[in-house]
Amino acid sequence: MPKDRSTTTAVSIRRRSDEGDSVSAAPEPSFPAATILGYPRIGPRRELKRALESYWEGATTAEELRATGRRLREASWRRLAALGLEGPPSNTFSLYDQVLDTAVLLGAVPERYRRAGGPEEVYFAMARGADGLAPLRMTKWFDTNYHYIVPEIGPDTAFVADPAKPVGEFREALALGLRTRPVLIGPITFLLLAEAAPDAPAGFAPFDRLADVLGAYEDVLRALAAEGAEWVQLDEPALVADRTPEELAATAAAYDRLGTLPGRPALFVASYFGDLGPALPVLARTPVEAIGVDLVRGGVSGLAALAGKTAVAGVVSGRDVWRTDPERALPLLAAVRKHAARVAVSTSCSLLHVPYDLDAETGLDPALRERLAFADQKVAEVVELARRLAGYDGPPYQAPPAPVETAAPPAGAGRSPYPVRAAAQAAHLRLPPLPTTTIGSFPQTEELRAARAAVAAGTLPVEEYDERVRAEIERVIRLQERLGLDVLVHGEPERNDMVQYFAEHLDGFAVTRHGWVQSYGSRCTRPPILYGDVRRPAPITVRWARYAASLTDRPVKGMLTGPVTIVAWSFVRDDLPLRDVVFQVADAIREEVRDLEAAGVPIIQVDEPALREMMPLRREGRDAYLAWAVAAYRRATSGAGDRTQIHTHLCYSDADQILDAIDGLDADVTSIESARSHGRILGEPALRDFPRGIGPGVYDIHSPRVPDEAEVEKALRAALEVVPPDRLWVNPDCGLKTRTYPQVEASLANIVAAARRLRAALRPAGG
Ligand SMILES: Nc1nc2c(c(=O)[nH]1)N[C@@H](CNc1ccc(C(=O)N[C@@H](CCC(=O)N[C@@H](CCC(=O)N[C@@H](CCC(=O)O)C(=O)O)C(=O)O)C(=O)O)cc1)CN2
Ligand code: MET
Ligand SMILES: [Zn+2]
Repeated sequence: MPKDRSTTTAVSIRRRSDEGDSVSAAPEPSFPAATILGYPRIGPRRELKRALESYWEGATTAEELRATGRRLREASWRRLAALGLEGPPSNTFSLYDQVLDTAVLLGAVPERYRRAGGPEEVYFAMARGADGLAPLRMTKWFDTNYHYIVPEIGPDTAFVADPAKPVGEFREALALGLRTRPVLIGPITFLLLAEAAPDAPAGFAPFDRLADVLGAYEDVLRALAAEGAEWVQLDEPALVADRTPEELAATAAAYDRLGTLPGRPALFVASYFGDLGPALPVLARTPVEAIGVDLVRGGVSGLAALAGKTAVAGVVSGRDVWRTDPERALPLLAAVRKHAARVAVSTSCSLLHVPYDLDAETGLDPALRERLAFADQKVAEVVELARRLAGYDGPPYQAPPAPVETAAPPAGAGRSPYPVRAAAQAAHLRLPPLPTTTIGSFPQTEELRAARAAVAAGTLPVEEYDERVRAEIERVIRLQERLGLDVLVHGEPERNDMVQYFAEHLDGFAVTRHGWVQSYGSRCTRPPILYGDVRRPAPITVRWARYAASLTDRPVKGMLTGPVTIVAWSFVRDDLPLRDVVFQVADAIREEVRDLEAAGVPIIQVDEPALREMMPLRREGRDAYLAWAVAAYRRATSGAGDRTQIHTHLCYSDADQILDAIDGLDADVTSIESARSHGRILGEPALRDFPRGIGPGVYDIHSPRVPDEAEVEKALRAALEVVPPDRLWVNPDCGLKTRTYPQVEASLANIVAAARRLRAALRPAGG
């Protein structure tokens, strides 16, 4: 697309380092007084989700998908402009994930995906797999419920810049009369989040390739400057975690190099999700013009290092839905202004993690609503704060008092030691070795989702909905009986989501209708709002568990979400220590466990997939967190008698980092994601000695791919090397709700067959 150069006069406006040398520096292009680090992209009514899923089904073309993307970007930029935001960010849109986009931008596409077809096919093959091609690994984005695709880098990865996406989006906005600030993941974070290619030699780390990747970044920066980009934002959230002296030195070298690139745009390095700590002075000594600091999570000490720089002060939280108190934000901003050359008001991180617009929520209690701000309200807040800061001369900033530490609540009365429980459970349950089970959810059908929506709209009576849920439970029970599973589940058909469902049945929570937040790809959640004291007014799951059990002679396990996960995946009140909130939820779950047990449910699974996610990003504070998180879990589960078997499930958790905590949960059986990390977890010494039941997931449920029997058997044989057969469970990686029934039937048939074959092989000859 040829473009008129006269619209990009700013190409010549160039800023370079402050060190006075003979070349007189061009003036720094002005940075907007108010900005945001990023904006949601799934669409206010999840338009992108719909477009993606219809493209994946083959119902629409790649061109139609691209057109939806263009419409959504245009709508977002117009919306931001209407809210008063100048110089908005661009390249914050993504068809799937911004880390995957960065890999493509830098040419880091593993060879095996290149033959998948056109650009969209290659891209989605990496994200979701394709015929015979497993997808790249997916894991949590820092301490959020967003998941990114893990780039694979080897010694031979050829970094070749392909700036088409950021350039194209910059041009789109320019055509609307908006000069945007392209946003890229920075080189340090990109490489630290990547993993070594499978064929890389031992000892190789993606970070070793920093010098090479910088060449590609230089090409991207040059291309953006040529388009007329005055500022480029480089996101470096990895710098808020503990970094080695070598990594910090490499950071300095990287930004010295990018900072001295001739003809470059002005550089804004954004940090978020915590305090830069020692990385702040390191960045400040490089020629980058602007540095973004998260002042919601990070402190103000050390901000003197910002002297001479533009400080982009993140005072409006991108991680919660509470309104910003200007009486706190303005003194803070004024304090930053004292240190820095200029200050811009910003969000603490991208607004990707909050819903679009509070105005779409008409059903909220007005008293609660008054305290809330979603993305658009937060945009208005940064604009308003910038306006007020200009003339602000109020009282000096005072750090808020440190929260008062209360004594940790007790974990609850203990159960007997594991061997005693295990014997009682074995006598009661009479399960074969290598028992087969699933993680809880079965496919959520269109019909059930539509029925739930109809109940909400008042067009379907609840009784009729309940009848459909019962029919679905019966279908799931019959299917599992037919497949020959040993421990059955009811399939969770009554749940819209494993967290929202509990929030809807607990006091102290509000839920939204349209408050969607992207979790990965096309998948979203509506995080509940935990605003008050949590209480369980009545049993939540008991009637469904009881109904499922009434349909079969086999054991049915009850299914609950753990207290840490319920809190991690909600927006949480900030007037109580997090630990105390988690314990309130733990008490509610404890009551539910007791009621399930009293109803005769012999096995109860309490999921904690977010256990690792909530862990502090820096080592400091991790032990304390894990101690109370584990105590809360035990409080939730320790009311059960010895004969009741407690299961837990963890996923996306890099479980190897928290094995001691998993052990501390003291669950009788732990199922854990392992397929997407290729069974690596089994090699862990602590797992080798794991003293209780364990079910390392034998296949990846996130891909439509059906595992064959031989591959499941191979995984089980590997597991049997380190786990005795009476403690090894056979199960998929995670719940099946995102799959279809044909995929689930085929996969489960294969895992049952593999388990039976191995079981037969274990039997003593002639037995
Ligand atoms: N909260 C949470 N976090 C999690 C997970 C999780 O299960 N829950 N799992 C891990 C992976 N993350 C995931 C996040 C979302 C989904 C997921 O499947 N989400 C569904 C939505 C689930 C939901 O809330 N469904 C509702 C609403 C469904 C809906 O779209 N309704 C329509 C109307 C229905 C119709 O007419 O078809 C509408 O509102 O427009 C329901 O079933 O009731 C989706 O994006 O498609 C899966 C995994 C980690 N984090
Ligand atoms: C993200 S963990 C999911 C656990 C839940 N029981 C399910 O099967 O869906
Ligand atoms: Zn899971």
